[in-house]
Amino acid sequence: MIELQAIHKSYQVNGVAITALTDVNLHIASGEIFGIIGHSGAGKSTLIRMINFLERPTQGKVIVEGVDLDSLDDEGLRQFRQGVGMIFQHFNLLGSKTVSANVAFPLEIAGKSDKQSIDKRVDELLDLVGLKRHKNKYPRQLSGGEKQRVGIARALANHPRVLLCDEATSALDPQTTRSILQLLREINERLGLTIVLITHEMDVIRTVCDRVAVIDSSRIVESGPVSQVFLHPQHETTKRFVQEAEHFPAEDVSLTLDHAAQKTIRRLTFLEDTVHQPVLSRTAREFGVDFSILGGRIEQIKSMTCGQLTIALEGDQARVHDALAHLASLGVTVEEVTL
Ligand SMILES: Nc1ncnc2c1ncn2[C@@H]1O[C@H](COP(=O)(O)OP(=O)(O)OP(=O)(O)O)[C@@H](O)[C@H]1O
Repeated sequence: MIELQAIHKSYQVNGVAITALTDVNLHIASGEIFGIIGHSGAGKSTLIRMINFLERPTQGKVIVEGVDLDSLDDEGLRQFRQGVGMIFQHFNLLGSKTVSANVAFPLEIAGKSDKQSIDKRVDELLDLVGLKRHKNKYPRQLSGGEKQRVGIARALANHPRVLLCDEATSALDPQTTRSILQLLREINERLGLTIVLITHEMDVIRTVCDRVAVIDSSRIVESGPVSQVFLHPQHETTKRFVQEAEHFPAEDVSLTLDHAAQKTIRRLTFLEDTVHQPVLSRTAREFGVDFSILGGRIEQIKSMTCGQLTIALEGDQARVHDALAHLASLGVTVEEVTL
């Protein structure tokens, strides 16, 4: 649905080129929640703003639903942007207008003038975001979470197919962040809307996204399904983001290294069915091997529970090998641990 092909973006500042994006290639599928995570200055805002052509690439193509955005004239781009809603970190509401008037605004901009149908659509949207009783208030009378709900209602006014979220929860406390992320999930499921979000928090990615791209110094350094990237991070930047997001950090395996000498150390990842079954103890019994647990954690990724255990196996080497192969055949991911 959204294709970024070989994107390069640089800004000219006082005659000096500042590179914001280098050779970015991304494919975002229809109906998914796609997250882009990176530190400050990595290029996230530039990247998300490419998708509605608020920023144009210096090189490369942006193709949305088969349309090369560069081929659109001003009117074509205006119409295209009506199909792409956007929400912002600081909400960007009009302070002089009520909640209702803020939500009605994009409908009026799109040329709708029938007051009755505008009012009906505004009511529908305020109902969707749970703000009906605040319709006559002004933004200054709302909490941060409520303001973002107005932002979401406004962004959805013209039935967009894509919603872009620019650090939409960064100004909110953890509990309000959870409620806004929950709302985004509901909207994604109920309306089938494609959502692209940028954030610097792995927790946001883990809670709502299906897939993620990690951006570092203008380049995408890693991407894939959230469970894959979160549980098996490859790039140093990704590893640091994951560490920051671990609620129960894995025990420092090196502390127990002395005890583990001469043993086979592996990290096991349990997903889906294998989380709920005693696969490890059964395998140990069946193959006649012993294991001790060096570290472990349980994580929630979107609606999936995942477990990871680092274990040291003892026993005959051939049996250890067969036991690990058996675990792998049951769907457990088995990785070597380099200490
Ligand atoms: N309009 C601009 N003019 C000049 N340089 C810019 C402009 N916008 C962004 N940059 C530069 O491009 C690089 C990427 O910036 P960008 O805002 O995309 O990063 P970011 O990951 O969104 O950071 P943050 O989270 O701090 O907003 C930075 O070096 C930034 O200084």
